[in-house]
Parts: sequence; structure tokens; C-alpha cells
Amino acid sequence: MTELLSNAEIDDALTGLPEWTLDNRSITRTVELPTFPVAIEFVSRVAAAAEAADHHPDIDIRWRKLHFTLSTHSAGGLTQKDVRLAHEIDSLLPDD
Ligand SMILES: C[C@H](O)[C@H](O)[C@H]1CNC2=NC(N)=NC(=O)C2=N1
Repeated sequence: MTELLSNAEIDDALTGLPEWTLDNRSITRTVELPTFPVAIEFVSRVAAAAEAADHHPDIDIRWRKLHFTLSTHSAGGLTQKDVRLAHEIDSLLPDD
């Protein structure tokens, strides 16, 4: 099983993920895309990346605003898989 990150490892990881917020045992990010179709297209790209990694975000969709919550359910908290997925989500965001 993937190991839970220590508090120091979480702090370290978050310095490289400035748009992400620690929320108890998960990290979250809200993004707002220009339109609903663009937001859904982005969700689709994240879904493909998540499926390839076999690691899946919780996604709340409100019109063109998306709220991502990452944690490793099987470990009960944050692991390197969440850090990797957060970076992947950041890298998939379309340019403004
Ligand atoms: C069998 C498979 O590896 C697991 O069910 C995966 C799938 N995606 C997952 N995603 C997340 N976020 N946490 C998990 O523990 C998890 N487990």
C-alpha cells in the first residue's frame, strides 16, 4: 500500500503546489474555466489522466467552476499519488 506522507513531506509538496490547500486529510483546488463546455472538456482530460494513473480525484462541478479534492482513500490520507495527480491537474489546465 502507498505510504501516508508525513507533515513535513506534505509541507514540502505544497510549496510546489501553490494553488492547492490542505484540508484535513486531503488537498483541494478550485478552478474556474471560461465556459461550461471548456470546464467539462478539462474534466474529461483529468479523467483520462486519473484512469491512466489508477488514482481518482473527487470532482465537484458547478457550472464552469470545478472543485478538486485529492486523497488516497485506501491509505486514509495524503500520499505521493495525490501530489503527482495535483501536478498533473495543474499541467492540464488550459492557458488563460
Ligand atoms: C483497485 C484500485 O487501485 C483502487 O480502487 C484505487 C482506484 N482509485 C483510487 N483513487 C483514490 N483517490 N484513492 C484510492 O484509494 C484509489 N484506489
